[in-house]
Amino acid sequence: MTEFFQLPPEERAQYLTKDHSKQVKVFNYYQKYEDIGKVTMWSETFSHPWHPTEDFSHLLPTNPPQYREVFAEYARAIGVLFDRLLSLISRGLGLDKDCLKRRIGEKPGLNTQANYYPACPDPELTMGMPDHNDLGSITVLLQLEGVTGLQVIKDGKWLTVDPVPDAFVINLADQTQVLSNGKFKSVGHRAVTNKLLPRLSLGMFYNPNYDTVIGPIEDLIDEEHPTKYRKYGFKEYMEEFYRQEGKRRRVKEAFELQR
Ligand SMILES: O=C(O)CCC(=O)C(=O)O
Ligand SMILES: [Fe+2]
Repeated sequence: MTEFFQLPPEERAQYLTKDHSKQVKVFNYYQKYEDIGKVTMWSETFSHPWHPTEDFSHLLPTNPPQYREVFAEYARAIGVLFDRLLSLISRGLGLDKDCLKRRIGEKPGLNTQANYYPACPDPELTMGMPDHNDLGSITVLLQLEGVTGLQVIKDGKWLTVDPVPDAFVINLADQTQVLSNGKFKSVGHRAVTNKLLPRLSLGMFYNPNYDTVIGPIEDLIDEEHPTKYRKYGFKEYMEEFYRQEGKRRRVKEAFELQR
């Protein structure tokens, strides 16, 4: 991935688009975000599916020449890791080990996003990626070693998550919060820019498909834990996501039940 972002910009420009529906795409967080102050986005993102390989691998770059092969191997290994993580999280909720995977459903939306943040002479004026929550189930994030940038918010404070060699960061995302009826929290996070070094991160996402209905798992609901979210189709969730474009999104909040 590092080599992909070292290619001349003209080479990557063939993938540049603002069309969300493209499978393989390069884009920038070019939008002005209203509520994070006077900062400019400072990143370039390359995104495409990671499974099932045969559906999209012919669209992936042929430069760097080893890209398709190396990516396919990585995706296979991360697929195994996702299965393990989803079953551990299910068991952590006191559920059957297949429960979360089953609820996220058939034909999940499996996408990857590589984020490249060039070194920035004045990091105060820029943001790599604005404050957000991932919207799927969980995210497996790999950070380039030796360059900090990722921060998570806890009790209103930003905490830096330094890269640990040979380790992934696992983000709990919105659908896990809803399915767990709020027992597990989706993490708010952002990426800041670095004055001296370019940074790269690679996220692998595991989302429901548009037809899947999501809502708190019935076994987690009782008198003491009344249902916190209404049921929705994931398509509706994504429509709400796009509706909130350009500001700090609060997507799952739109599906909270008032009491
Ligand atoms: O660059 C990072 O560490 C954050 C990336 C991220 O949050 C994302 O791709 O959703
Ligand atoms: Fe994220």
